[in-house]
Amino acid sequence: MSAVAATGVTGEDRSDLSKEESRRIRQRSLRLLGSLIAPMRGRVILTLVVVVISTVLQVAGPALIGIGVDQGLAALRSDDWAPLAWTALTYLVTGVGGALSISWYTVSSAQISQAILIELRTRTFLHTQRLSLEFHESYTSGRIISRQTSDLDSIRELLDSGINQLVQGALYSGFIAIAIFTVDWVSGVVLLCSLVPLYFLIRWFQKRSQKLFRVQRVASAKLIVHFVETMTGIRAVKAFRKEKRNEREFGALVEDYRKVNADTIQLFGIFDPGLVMIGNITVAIALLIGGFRVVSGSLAIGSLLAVLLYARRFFDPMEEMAMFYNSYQSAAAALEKISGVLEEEPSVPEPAHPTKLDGAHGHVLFDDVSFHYKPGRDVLPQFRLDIPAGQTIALVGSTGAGKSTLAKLVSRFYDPSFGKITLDGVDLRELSSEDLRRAIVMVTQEAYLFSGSVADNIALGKPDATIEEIQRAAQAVGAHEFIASLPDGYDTDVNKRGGRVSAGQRQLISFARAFLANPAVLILDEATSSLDIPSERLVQEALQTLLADRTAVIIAHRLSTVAIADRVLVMEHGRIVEDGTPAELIGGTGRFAQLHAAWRDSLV
Ligand SMILES: Nc1ncnc2c1ncn2[C@@H]1O[C@H](COP(=O)(O)OP(=O)(O)OP(=O)(O)O)[C@@H](O)[C@H]1O
Repeated sequence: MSAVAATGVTGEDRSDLSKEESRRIRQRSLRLLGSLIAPMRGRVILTLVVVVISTVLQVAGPALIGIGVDQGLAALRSDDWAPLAWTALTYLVTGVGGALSISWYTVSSAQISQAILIELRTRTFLHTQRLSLEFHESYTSGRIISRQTSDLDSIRELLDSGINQLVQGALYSGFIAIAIFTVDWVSGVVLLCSLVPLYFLIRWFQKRSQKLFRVQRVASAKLIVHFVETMTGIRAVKAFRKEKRNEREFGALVEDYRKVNADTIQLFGIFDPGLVMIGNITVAIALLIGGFRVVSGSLAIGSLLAVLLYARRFFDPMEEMAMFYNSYQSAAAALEKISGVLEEEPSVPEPAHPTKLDGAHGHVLFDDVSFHYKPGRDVLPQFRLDIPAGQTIALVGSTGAGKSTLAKLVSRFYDPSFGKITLDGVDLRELSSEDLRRAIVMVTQEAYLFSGSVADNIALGKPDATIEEIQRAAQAVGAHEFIASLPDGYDTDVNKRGGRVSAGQRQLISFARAFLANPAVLILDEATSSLDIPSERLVQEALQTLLADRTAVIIAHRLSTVAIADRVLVMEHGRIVEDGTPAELIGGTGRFAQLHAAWRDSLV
C-alpha cells in the first residue's frame, strides 16, 4: 500500500485526517462519481428536465381548481360553459401528463442508477481481484465483503430514492411556495411563518437520526461480523464448545440492534406526527384568515381553495427530504471507501514491455535478493540461491523461518525488496503474467476447490483441456480411481452432497490440476494435516510423478517428501543455514540431522 498519507485505503480507519487529506478523499470520490455518470450525461440531463416539467404539471392542479371555481363557475352562471370545460380539460391534460412523466422519469432514473451501480460493482470486483497478494493479506475479506455489499447498498439507496426524492421534493415544495405567493401573498406569509417550527423540527430530527443511523449501521455490522466469524470458524467453535458463549454474545448484539431500531421507530413516532401537526396548523390558520378575507371580498373563494390544497401538499415531501441527508452521508462515506480501494495499485505490476518466454527450462536464480514486508524489518536478509533446472528442493525450518515468503517470491506474489529473481535468466518482473503463470505454478496447502465439477477443477490448470487430457492427468497422479467412483464421476459437483472429497483426495485433485498445467517450475506448500497411511502413500506416489522433469520448491512437512528431494535447504530466521542432499545433511551434525532424528523417533 502506498506510503503517501491517506491514499488508497490508508485513510479508512483514521479519524485524525487533516483538512487537506479529507478534501483529497472527497475529491477522489467526486471524481469517481463523475466518471460513473459521464457516459450517461445526456440521459441524466433529459431525466432532470422531465422531472422539472412533471413537477410543474403536478403543481398546476390546485391553481386550475381555483380558476375553475372562480372563473369557470362565474361564466357558467351566465350560461357560458366554455371556461369551466376548458379548465377541466386542462386539469385532465396536466394530470395525465404529470402521471406519464412520473412514470417515464421513475423508470429512467432507475435505469441510470442501475447502470451506475453495475459499473461500480464490476469495477470494484475486477480491481480488487487485480490487486496483489500484499493488499489482500492486510485488507481483510470482511472489509472487501462490506465494500461489495453494504457500501454498494448505501449508494443504491441514495440513487434509487434519495436523489429522486430530493430533486422532486425540493422542486415540488419550491414551486408550491411560488404558486401560493402568486395566488395570494397573505397566505404565502402564513406559509413562511410555518417554516420556523418546521426548521427546528427537521434540525432536531436530523441530529438525532444521524446519531441513531450511525449506531444502527455499527450494530448491524457487528451482527454480520459475529455471524461470519462463527460460521467460518465453525470447526473451532464446535471443538472448543464455544456455542453457549456465542449464543450469549449474539444475544447481546441482537438486543443492541433491537434497541437502536426501537429508538429509530420512536424517533419517527415523534417526527411524522410533528410534520402533520405543523401542516394542519398552517392549513387551519390559512383557512381562518382566508375565510375572513373571502367574506370581506378581498380573496376569491377559488383562490382560497387553491391555497388550502397547496398548503396541504407543501409538507408531503418533507420527511423524505429530511431523510435525504442521512442517505447522503452514508452513501458519501461508502463512496469514499470504495474510491480508496479503486485507488490502490497492484504492488506487483505488469511489465509495460514484457520479455517473451517460450518453453521455460526452469532455471531459477535468487540474485542477491533481500526481502521485507515492512521497511526496516528484513524477513529474508540478502542471499543468493541458484536452483538448476529440474532440481527438487525441499525447504525445511521452524515456523516463521521464512519458507512461505521464499515460495511467494518465486511465484511473484511479491517482488524482492532488493536484487532480482530470474527464470532462465529473465527477471520475473519482465515476464507477462500469462507467461509467468504458465511457467511457474504454486500449489497451496489448502488445495482449494472452486464450486463446479471435479473436471472443471482439474481443467483450471489448462482451460482448453479435453476430457481425455483431464483423465490422463488424473491417472498420472493416481486420482482417477476415486474420481471414477464418485456419484457422477468427473462431472460430480464438489460442493454437493456425495461430491465431498477428503483432504487427501483434494490434494490429488490439485496435483492433477498442476500436472495438467505442466509448468517448468512448481512450488508446493505441502499440507500439514496428517493423512492416513494409505492416503499418504498415494499422495507421495503422486508427488513423484508430479515432480519428474521439472524444477520444484517444496515447503516440506513430511520426512518422506524430504527423502525424495535432490537438495534440502534448512532455513532459520530468514537465512539458509544448511544446504545439501538429504544424505549429506542426515550424515552431518547440523540442524537437519537433529530434525531428522526427532522425526524418525516420532515414527517408531
Ligand atoms: N503478510 C505479511 N506481512 C508481514 N509479515 C509477514 C507476512 N507474512 C509473514 N510475515 C512474517 O515473515 C516471517 C516469515 O514468515 P513465513 O510465513 O515466510 O514463515 P514460514 O517459515 O513459512 O512459517 P510457517 O512454517 O509457520 O508457515 C514471520 O516472522 C512472519 O511473521
